Amino acid sequence: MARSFSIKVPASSANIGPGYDVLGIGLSLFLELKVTIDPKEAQDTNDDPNNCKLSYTEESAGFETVPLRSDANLITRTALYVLRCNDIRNFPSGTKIKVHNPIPLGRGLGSSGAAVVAGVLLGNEVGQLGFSKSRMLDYCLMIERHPDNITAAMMGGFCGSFLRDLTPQEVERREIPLAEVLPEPSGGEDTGLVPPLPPTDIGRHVKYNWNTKIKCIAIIPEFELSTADSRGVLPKAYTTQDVVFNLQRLAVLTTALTLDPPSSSLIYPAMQDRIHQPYRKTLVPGLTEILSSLTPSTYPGLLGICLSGAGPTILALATENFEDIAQEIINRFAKKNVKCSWKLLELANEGALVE
Ligand SMILES: Nc1ncnc2c1ncn2[C@@H]1O[C@H](COP(=O)(O)OP(=O)(O)OP(=O)(O)O)[C@@H](O)[C@H]1O
Ligand SMILES: N[C@@H](CCO)C(=O)O
Repeated sequence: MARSFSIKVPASSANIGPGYDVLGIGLSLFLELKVTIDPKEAQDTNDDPNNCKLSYTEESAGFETVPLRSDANLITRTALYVLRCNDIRNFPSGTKIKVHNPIPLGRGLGSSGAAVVAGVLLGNEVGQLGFSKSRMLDYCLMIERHPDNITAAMMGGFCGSFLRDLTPQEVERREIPLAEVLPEPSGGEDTGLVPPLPPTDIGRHVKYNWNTKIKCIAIIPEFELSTADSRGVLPKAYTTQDVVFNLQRLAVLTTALTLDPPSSSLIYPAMQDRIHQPYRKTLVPGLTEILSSLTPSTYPGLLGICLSGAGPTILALATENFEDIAQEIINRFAKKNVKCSWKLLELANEGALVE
C-alpha cells in the first residue's frame, strides 16, 4: 500500500549569548520533507543502495552541493541509523523524498540540527517505530552531541537543556565515533552491522515562556563556518570569573525574555558572554565591533545582540526598528568585505511535526 507524509522542522538559534550549549530558540524558517512510499514505483528507487530517491527544490540552501545518495546525505543517513538500530536495513522500495530547505547551511541557524531531527522523525515514520519525542531526542543526541539546537528544533519555543550524567557504559556508547554511528557511504555494500543504540533519556529540557513582542533579526553573512571549526577555537578551561559572569547572566536572561514589557536594560547586558563569543571573533570579521557598537540607546527597539549558534550569523532581538538594526550590522560587515542577507523571524513555538 502506498503512503505519504510530510515532516516540518524549524531552524534554531543556540546560545543566545551566555547560554553556550544550553539555550536554544526555534525559528520560523522550516526544513520540509515530502515523503511518498509506493512499492509500485520501486524501479524509480533502484539506483540508490537503500531504495531512496532523494531530491531538493531548486530554492533550497545546498541545492547544488548536498549529496543525494541516501548513505551520504545527513537527513537520510540519520534515518538509516534509526532504522538499522531497529533491525530494518533499508528504506522500503519506492521511497521518494523531496526536501525543501530554506535554512542556510553552516551559518549558525541550526541547519544540521534540523536535518538530524528530520532524519530521526523520518526513520521513526518509515519504520513505524512509534517512538516518543523524548526517545527521538536520544537518537538525535547520538549524532549532534550538544542539546541546544536539537532540543529547540524538536520541541520548538525557547528551551533550556542539558545532558544527564551517563554511566561509564553509556558514556562509551555516546563517545563512539560518529563514523561508526551513521552509515558510511559504502559503494552499495551494506556491512550488516547494527549501530550502537542510544542510552535512554539522555537529555533533560524545559520550555520557557517567550514574550511574543520580541522578534528575531538574523543577519546572515554569505560565508559558511562549520560548527566543528567554530568549536575548535574555544579553550579547554575557563577562569571562575568568566564562568560566574555567564551563569549570572543566564539566570537573569531566561526570565527577562518572558517579561512584559521587555526591558532592554535587563536583556542587553544579560546577553553578554565570556565563554564563546570572545574566541570566535577570529573567525567572524568585525564580530567584536558589531556586538559592542549597537545598543538600545542608539537603536530604540533593540533588546540584545549575540552570535547565533556557532556563527557567523548575528542574532538581534528587538521589538521595532528591524530594518535599521539589520542595515547597521550589514554595513559593519561590509566594511570587512563580508556580504550579508537578513531575515526577520518569529519564535516557532511548535517544534518538529509529522503530517
Ligand atoms: N538540509 C540538509 N540536507 C543535507 N545536509 C545538511 C542539511 N542541513 C545541514 N546539512 C549538513 O550540515 C552541515 C552544516 O552543519 P553545521 O553544524 O556546520 O552548521 P549549522 O548547523 O548550520 O550551524 P549551527 O550548528 O551553528 O547552528 C552542512 O554543511 C551539511 O553537510
Ligand atoms: N552551542 C553550539 C551551537 C552550534 O551547534 C555552539 O555554539 O558551538
